[in-house]
Amino acid sequence: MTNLTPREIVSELDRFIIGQKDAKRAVAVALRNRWRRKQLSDDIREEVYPKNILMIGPTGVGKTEISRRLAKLAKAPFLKVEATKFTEVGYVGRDVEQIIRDLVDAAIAMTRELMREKVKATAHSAAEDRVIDALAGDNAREQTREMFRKKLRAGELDDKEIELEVADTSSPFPMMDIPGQPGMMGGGVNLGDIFGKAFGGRKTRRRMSVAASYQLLITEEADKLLDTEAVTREAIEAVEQNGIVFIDEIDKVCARAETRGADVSREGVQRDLLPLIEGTTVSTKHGPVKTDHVLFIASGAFHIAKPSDLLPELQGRLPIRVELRALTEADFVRILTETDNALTRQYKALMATEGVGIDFTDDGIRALARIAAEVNSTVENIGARRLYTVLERVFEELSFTAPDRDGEKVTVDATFVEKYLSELARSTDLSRYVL
Ligand SMILES: Nc1ncnc2c1ncn2[C@@H]1O[C@H](COP(=O)(O)OP(=O)(O)OP(=O)(O)O)[C@@H](O)[C@H]1O
Repeated sequence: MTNLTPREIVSELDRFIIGQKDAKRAVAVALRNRWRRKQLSDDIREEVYPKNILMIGPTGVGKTEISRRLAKLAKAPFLKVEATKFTEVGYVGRDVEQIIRDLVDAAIAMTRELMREKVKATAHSAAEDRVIDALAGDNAREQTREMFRKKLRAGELDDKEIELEVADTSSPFPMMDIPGQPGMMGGGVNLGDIFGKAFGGRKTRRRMSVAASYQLLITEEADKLLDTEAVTREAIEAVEQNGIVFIDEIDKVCARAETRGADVSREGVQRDLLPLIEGTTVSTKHGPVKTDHVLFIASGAFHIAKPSDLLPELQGRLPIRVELRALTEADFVRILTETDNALTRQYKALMATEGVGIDFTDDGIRALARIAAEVNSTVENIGARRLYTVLERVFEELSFTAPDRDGEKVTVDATFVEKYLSELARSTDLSRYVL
């Protein structure tokens, strides 16, 4: 749980997402409200439900990114699903509950990772002992072990090969659904889990370098220290109190189309989603999970259907509406230069691993942004995702030849960009396929 103020949350989001102020403010308030709720006395706390959010805006403008970054900031379990998934053939109403089961799985992975960090120091020394056992043998004298320990810590033995007995994580048992078992649907039961535990887990011997063995052993030792039940308990608590579910393409289940064949009616999907959003208890293989305080962020372009076409009950459950605007050429320039994870930074870092220095000039960046905006307007507007295809194309040749160009400096200016892109961008037909 973060105690950042809304202003601080927005400024954290600003590091990764350009513009979209309203959406950032809305999610920042939603997160702060959770903190506020935590401060309340028990009786009133249970009464305060999250105000879910409806994000309206074209594709690729930051809807998912804002939600994902928010979850990361809050260390909250996060899951993204497409509402249309539930209209596919073979889906039945109850399947929406799978959303919560998947969220629990995500939370368990996240919680385990966080708790692993806490037991890392202890796990580290246990892992070190196992490596020394492998190097020196079980019956080695203490002096010999200390000698190995010193060398090990100095990194002198990193490349040495050792053979270790480690847990076998590959399961010979298939995932099986137990028919008629509530709460197991789609989740399946891993027989390996059951038998693995019953028989104390299978072991396998593997050869690897000392350096490579470390991470594996630390994870294994940390897992031994982690109490599975405590992890599950904390994970479920995290889902119930902090979980965030992002439901994309909610507008696509708006049109009140009739059921055809095995296709579930779209309105049906809304009806199925409703209890989850209103608050229900979902049974999972880890136990029951209440969804009352999970934050739902629904999103859609709403080009054809309007939010008022959603079921009234659903509209009521998504009281906060925010619009995200289409991105412009000027936004692209900022996305390429100002964000912490800017693509220009990524390519620079990637090429640096090959010893190739990359320098982006201002006119180079402007050319990239202009071409991305042009292709978006002529072919299809896919928002900032266009920058990925454009940059990949510009760097294609360099990416391939970089290993032979160690020590070179490359300046990405307007001429460089034009050389690889101008012809493509001018031909709508071509760019339809390549960009
Ligand atoms: N405003 C923005 N600032 C920086 N990067 C952005 C912005 N909008 C989108 N991006 C980048 O573009 C990619 C796609 O964005 P995102 O997944 O948020 O799209 P979306 O709006 O959720 O669309 P969809 O509804 O189709 O999923 C992400 O990698 C994201 O980093």
